[in-house]
Amino acid sequence: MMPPLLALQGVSKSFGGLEVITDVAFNVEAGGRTALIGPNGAGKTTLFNLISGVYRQDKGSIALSGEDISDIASRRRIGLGMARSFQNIRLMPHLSVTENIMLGQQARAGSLADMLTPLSLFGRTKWRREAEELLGRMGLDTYPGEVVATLPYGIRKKIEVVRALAASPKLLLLDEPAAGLNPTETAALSDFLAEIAETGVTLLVVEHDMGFVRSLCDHAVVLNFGRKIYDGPTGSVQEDPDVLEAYLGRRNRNEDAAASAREGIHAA
Ligand SMILES: Nc1ncnc2c1ncn2[C@@H]1O[C@H](COP(=O)(O)OP(=O)(O)OP(=O)(O)O)[C@@H](O)[C@H]1O
Repeated sequence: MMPPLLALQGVSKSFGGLEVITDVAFNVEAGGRTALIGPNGAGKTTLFNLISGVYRQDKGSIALSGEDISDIASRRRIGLGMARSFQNIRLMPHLSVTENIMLGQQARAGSLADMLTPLSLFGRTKWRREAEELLGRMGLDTYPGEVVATLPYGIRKKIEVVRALAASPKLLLLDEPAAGLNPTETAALSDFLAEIAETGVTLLVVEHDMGFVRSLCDHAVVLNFGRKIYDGPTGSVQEDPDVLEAYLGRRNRNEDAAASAREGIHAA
């Protein structure tokens, strides 16, 4: 049987003696669209940083396609098929759209020859053509020469995703992609990410907007105080008693309370 694309086992992490991730285990299957959700401070960003190698876990293991990557540096995880976007856009504002995508291509460069590619005119032309092709496939080819800083926020968010895609990942980690977007931009981003998923890229998304999560993701993992409290279909996450309690801080025993809790999760 194929191993899961991403597998976490017994992952724990402390900062200064305070454990913020406790014994977390879950799988992300290839081709899936998984949401990582939970109340503020639940540990979602920390877990993302552990998965992408920004932090090293104190206990447990993280495997990509069955290979233990626990000791592999963040940069090398990109070469193994993992890329991420950031909560705050990390594009180079004064470079053009195409140049930003080329930086994403550079991130995947594994060999010395790859790293030297942009130093030759031929290499630069090849990368530029690839970047422009990718922008075209993603419907963003109206902006290639424009400086990123001049573009609307919703477009910059998409470009941030395409920059991560330029590293040709199998697994794309997206940290609050819908944050700061209006409902129209959020719907457009959801469609955009669904198209990316259809090309075979597996998604793992940290997101607060439950409407966005429900429209995009089929699988949800919920964290609360650094522990996993739910791991299952997105469709039933809002009915789960542990999830309701996590968002409300108490267990709901009647319908009115459950309904208001669902709204609470919706608004979270
Ligand atoms: N580098 C750090 N040093 C110390 N404590 C940290 C560090 N990073 C995170 N924490 C703590 O870990 C806990 C989890 O934070 P984290 O940012 O992972 O939560 P989150 O679920 O992403 O929250 P939010 O939804 O608000 O972004 C918090 O109590 C936070 O203060």
